[in-house]
Amino acid sequence: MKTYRIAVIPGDGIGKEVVPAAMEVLDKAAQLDGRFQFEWTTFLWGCDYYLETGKMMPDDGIEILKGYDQIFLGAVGMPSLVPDHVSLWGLLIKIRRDMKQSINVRPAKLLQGLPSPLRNPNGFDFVVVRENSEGEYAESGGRIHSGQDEVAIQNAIFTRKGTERAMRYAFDMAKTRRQHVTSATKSNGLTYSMPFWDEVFAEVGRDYEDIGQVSNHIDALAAFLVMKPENFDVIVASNLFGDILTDLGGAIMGSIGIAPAANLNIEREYPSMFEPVHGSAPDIAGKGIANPLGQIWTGKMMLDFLGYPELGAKILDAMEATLAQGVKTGDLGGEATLRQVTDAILQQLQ
Ligand SMILES: NC(=O)C1=CN([C@@H]2O[C@H](COP(=O)(O)OP(=O)(O)OC[C@H]3O[C@@H](n4cnc5c(N)ncnc54)[C@H](O)[C@@H]3O)[C@@H](O)[C@H]2O)C=CC1
Ligand SMILES: CC(=O)C(=O)O
Ligand SMILES: [K+]
Ligand SMILES: [Mn+2]
Repeated sequence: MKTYRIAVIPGDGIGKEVVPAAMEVLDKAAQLDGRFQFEWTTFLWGCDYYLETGKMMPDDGIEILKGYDQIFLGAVGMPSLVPDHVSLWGLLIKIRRDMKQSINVRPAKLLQGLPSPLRNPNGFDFVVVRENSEGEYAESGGRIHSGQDEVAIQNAIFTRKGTERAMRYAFDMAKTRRQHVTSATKSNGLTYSMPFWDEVFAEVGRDYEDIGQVSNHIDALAAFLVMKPENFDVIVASNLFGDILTDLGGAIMGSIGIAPAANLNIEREYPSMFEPVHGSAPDIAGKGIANPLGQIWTGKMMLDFLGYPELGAKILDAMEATLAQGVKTGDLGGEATLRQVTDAILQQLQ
């Protein structure tokens, strides 16, 4: 039997609750399938570790993680005790960068059994391909002077390599879906980066003549996702735009607590990292009421990436059946606990 060695980083807040729940579901799926098993190794890195050691993970953390097949992470952040830029750049974003996880795939679709807050959701089903290695999230800039003279500079970095890579990934994905790519731009406001982004989109698009292609400014695109979400198939977006659009994707499904994500090393040279869209949700952490569906769906994306899409589909079916039964956490308007939702999904899988 094949064994997948997975590094588990529950992280902070509700990460510590939703990750074990998703591991139960993945173990159950593996057991029912019978071809493979998971061997989980948990690393208690995150803000508690930082408060003890002054670091978010040990100095050799990246080397340790390279020894695993994939990484399964919950969320990072304890903003009351550790500044967010310190905690996220010390763990989550460090792993994305050092492991060259250059593409962040974030689907959103209308789920059966879960009414969308939109009046006309029209069966929307789209995937955001978020550039995950550069863009607006760049450690380039600085702060100088103080008081009234204080200046902060944050540079955005767009390379041809990184931009083209994200766009080719989006077009290749569209070939397997509904043959359409929308590029999220803002070339009316950003005078260098986004005209460059648009040029690369047009250039790459020429290699994909059969795929529909259109550019939308990010402001209009955000509005279209609310008014006409069914018009979108694959959306390719820069790091920041993709970040924002995918919380919106979660919201129109019903809650950001169900939105999944995969940080992919597309060359498969290093582990990829599977981690949902939502954060550590300090407002509800430790109460056993967090929605585990985002983490579970993220686990389904890990199964897809490992080569078990039929099994992944069964997990999504079990999630939808559980929603249809009315077993929902508070963020979806229900009263079920995390434990009850997880048990219902395990039952449905069986
Ligand atoms: N990928 C990551 O690890 C991310 C980490 N963060 C960090 O998380 C911390 C909190 O950030 P926020 O901006 O509040 O975003 P958040 O995603 O943690 O929470 C936003 C709202 O959604 C709710 N929510 C999120 N996930 C939920 C779930 N599974 N079930 C039920 N409700 C859920 C929360 O209770 C909160 O009201 C910060 O430290 C932030 O930097 C934020 C986003 C992503
Ligand atoms: C940090 C964050 O919000 C994200 O990567 O989605
Ligand atoms: K997360
Ligand atoms: Mn985000």
